[in-house]
Amino acid sequence: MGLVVTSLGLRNWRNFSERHLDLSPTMTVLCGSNAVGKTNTVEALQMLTAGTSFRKPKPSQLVREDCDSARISARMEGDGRVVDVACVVEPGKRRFERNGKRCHASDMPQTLMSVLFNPDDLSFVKRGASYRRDELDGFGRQANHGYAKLLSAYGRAIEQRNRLLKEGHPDLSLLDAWDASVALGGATLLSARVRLFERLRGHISAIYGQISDGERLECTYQCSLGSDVLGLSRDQIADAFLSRLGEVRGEELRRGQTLIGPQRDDIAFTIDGRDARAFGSQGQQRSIVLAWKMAEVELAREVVGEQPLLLLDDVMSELDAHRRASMTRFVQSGIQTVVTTTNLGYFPDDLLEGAKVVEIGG
Ligand SMILES: Nc1ncnc2c1ncn2[C@@H]1O[C@H](COP(=O)(O)OP(=O)(O)OP(=O)(O)O)[C@@H](O)[C@H]1O
Repeated sequence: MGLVVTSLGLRNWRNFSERHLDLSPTMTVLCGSNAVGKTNTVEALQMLTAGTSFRKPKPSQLVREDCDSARISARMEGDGRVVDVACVVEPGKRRFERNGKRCHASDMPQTLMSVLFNPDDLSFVKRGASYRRDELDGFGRQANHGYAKLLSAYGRAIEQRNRLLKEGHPDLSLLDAWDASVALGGATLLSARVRLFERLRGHISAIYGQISDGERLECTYQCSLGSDVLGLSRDQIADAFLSRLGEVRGEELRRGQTLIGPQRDDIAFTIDGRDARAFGSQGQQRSIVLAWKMAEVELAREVVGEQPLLLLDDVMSELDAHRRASMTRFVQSGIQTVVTTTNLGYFPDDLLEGAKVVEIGG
């Protein structure tokens, strides 16, 4: 079964001074009025598992007003193991610990991964491409430590190259060197990303078919280097990338930024052959993201052999009865889930029967 979170401690975290919660190994419902700290609790769980927060906060925002530092901690248990994880937030920095030893944020998912679903995700299909890329990369970062390294190395290379492009008359031999580095780093990241995407999309389409009673969803990776590079080896992609950089150099110098590469790619969806962004109903678009999140859970089981922690922040109220029932069936398959709500009425009785309900702000 793998690890589950059995308890969570929050000290000077966001609006909490001191709070301890025991979690169910199956489903915990965090219930309370608006602005009592439900999302802040989910955010702490995400920080202790994914090593990041979906809100992308500055450290100072995580510390309770008028306090110097915050500490969140969780105990994880399962398969005869006990693991204690913690995150200490101080001005300008965050520090992670596993069993009392310092570790890096990107090490946290190696203990337990998480999949978070919140109301912002419901516009996943319609939002900008970076939102879909971030979702895929966020999952890859958790599932594979090497993926996290590739992402940050490539991000740094693009940042440096863009800085150089912004200079009025950059040193062209330096730009050549950055081109080579960006092409190789980009090709390595692209190969890893597309491999991950290929594994995920099979699950997404299958789950979508079940939610929608047989509609056919296709997910396509749209590569800014052209779709023909996707079947190539890493070295061939790097060569193609380098030669495309040569072609667009004039334009990039004019615009002061890198115009091609994995940082400009997108993911598109069609339902029964029609573009879901342009033609999909709101319900169909929501089913896509629901299927995507469930697919992440399935793939996490496959890749790391353990169930991730599923965090559902206020999404039940946003789903219609049909999609809520799909989510309920999925949650009942035994995955540890923490879900927030202002109203227990959104949950069917049989789901609440086995759940632990924790009042937040009571
Ligand atoms: N660093 C901080 N110090 C003090 N309070 C904070 C800090 N960060 C956030 N808060 C407060 O925490 C409160 C609870 O926020 P949270 O997003 O968790 O609410 P919620 O219970 O999920 O509400 P809703 O049901 O409306 O989504 C907010 O009023 C917010 O202003």
